[in-house]
Amino acid sequence: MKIFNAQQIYDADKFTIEKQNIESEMLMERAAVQIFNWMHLRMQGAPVKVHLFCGIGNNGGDGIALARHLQEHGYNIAVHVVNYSEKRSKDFLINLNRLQDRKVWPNFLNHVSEFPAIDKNDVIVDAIFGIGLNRAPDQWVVNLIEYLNASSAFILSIDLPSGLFMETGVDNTAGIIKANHVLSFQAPKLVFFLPETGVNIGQWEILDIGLDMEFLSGLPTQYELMGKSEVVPMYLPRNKFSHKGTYGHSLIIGGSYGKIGAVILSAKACLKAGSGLVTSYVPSCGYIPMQTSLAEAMVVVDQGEKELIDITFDIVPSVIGIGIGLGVSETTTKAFTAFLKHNKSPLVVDADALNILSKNKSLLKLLPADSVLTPHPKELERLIGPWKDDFEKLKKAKMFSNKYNIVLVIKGAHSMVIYKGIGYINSTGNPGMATAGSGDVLTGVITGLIAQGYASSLAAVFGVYLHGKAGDIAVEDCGYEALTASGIIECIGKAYLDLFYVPQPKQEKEQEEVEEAKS
Ligand SMILES: NC(=O)C1=CN([C@@H]2O[C@H](COP(=O)(O)OP(=O)(O)OC[C@H]3O[C@@H](n4cnc5c(N)ncnc54)[C@H](O)[C@@H]3O)[C@@H](O)[C@H]2O)[C@H](O)CC1
Ligand SMILES: [K+]
Repeated sequence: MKIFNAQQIYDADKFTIEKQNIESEMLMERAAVQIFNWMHLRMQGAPVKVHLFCGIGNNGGDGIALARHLQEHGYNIAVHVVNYSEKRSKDFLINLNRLQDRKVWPNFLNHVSEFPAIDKNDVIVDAIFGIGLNRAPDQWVVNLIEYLNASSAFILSIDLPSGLFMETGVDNTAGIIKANHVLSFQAPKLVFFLPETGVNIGQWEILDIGLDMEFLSGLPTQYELMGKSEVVPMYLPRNKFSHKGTYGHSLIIGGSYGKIGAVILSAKACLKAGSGLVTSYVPSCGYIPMQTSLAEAMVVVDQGEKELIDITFDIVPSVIGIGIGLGVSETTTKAFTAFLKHNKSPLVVDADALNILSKNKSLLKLLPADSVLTPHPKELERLIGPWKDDFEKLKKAKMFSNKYNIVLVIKGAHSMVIYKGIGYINSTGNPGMATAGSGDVLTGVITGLIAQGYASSLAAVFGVYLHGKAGDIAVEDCGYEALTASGIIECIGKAYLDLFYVPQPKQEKEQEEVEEAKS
């Protein structure tokens, strides 16, 4: 699913208005009706107090139009206009008049107003700012936002939580609504998925307000949300006459004394992702643990007993995953440097291999084109330097990926794959996956996909999706706390199966259950 910037949404509005020959307030009306339907379905006329806090732009206009529908259906509403500017939008005014025609008189708030009392059982509709916020709100509006956040009432934000910018970070996080639920128009917004701003969003849903789909799908975007429908076309089906050689030979290089487990996890995940053959390359202390815990993998040992000292082997792997459990000693750094100088295989680079690269930036140019790098935020910072906010982080990450011609996987709650200037945002995964070895599993999965013939950028996007889905499936049986890296590996197969699982329509399922009960 494409993620648009604010200008693209305004352009789509304009195009849609012309093509459908409608007035702009019609789009606002569609937005308000959709939100009303969403609320009405859940509230079923309950006499709960609904406070609507409406700005004076079109986001506020959505709130004012929603207030009319709620009032017409007998809801207990209080409308507060957050009068932060005199420049009221045309469609806001049209809807304000319509509301006043129905004898609903909003409470106009300004910098001297006392804020209305709010009970924790009330519902707040946040329609203060939408995608048009272009400077920090005035202090009294920040105070209001803090007041609403502190109320403990359920907050439903229209389009996005007020106070978030579409394309820059926020200096004063106190001025951002903490939304329990966000109803966003047509497509999710980038800020929903970034760690600094995503914390303001409990859940989000998309409402279709009928913007022209052809126009939207023709827009080039810098970000895409990768769900099942985006990744299924990447899947490479297996051929009946294939053999294990068809699906490549992965080499997992890593491990040091006390960290052989990381290589075991990675090699296991690589096999489970479908690599035809897997060999691990470890210091000699890793020989017995590898052989006893993973019968399917071959093992080649380094001359070093406790760490890698000279990475040489006589196999020709299709792809190499390197860095897990490696350590960053001087000896291993030398071995890794020498390896990079003669290596010809595609690479997936993780963990300590990333740390060695960060300390020796001149090595970056030795990476083969389209290598995959999988840093977590700290490793990323060591690679690209610190950033002021998530937007600057993404800018720097894109520059880094372009400069070295690599695929960058930024790991996190919504891992993002950066490739050729585009950010592919993952939609799977859960907080249970913040556990030891989870990253080693991801490296194994991506390596295993490249071995099978997936282009490295696709392997990264598809691998991150499968890894997250495996975690989502695993967590259903064990809960967040008990999820382990091995638990994720166990569900890689189910994550593949889920790609082609089509949920049965509810009615059909109910009918089947009735018939079963009868028989
Ligand atoms: N296609 C759609 O998604 C539609 C969305 N709709 C809704 O419209 C808003 C966007 O409306 P807009 O008027 O452009 O912006 P805002 O409501 O966010 O209003 C801000 C308004 O105020 C000015 N401004 C910006 N920052 C500040 C500030 N700190 N202090 C004071 N004033 C400020 C700015 O110039 C704007 O004029 C979108 O989010 C949806 O909710 C439409 O209803 C239908 C189509
Ligand atoms: K809002």
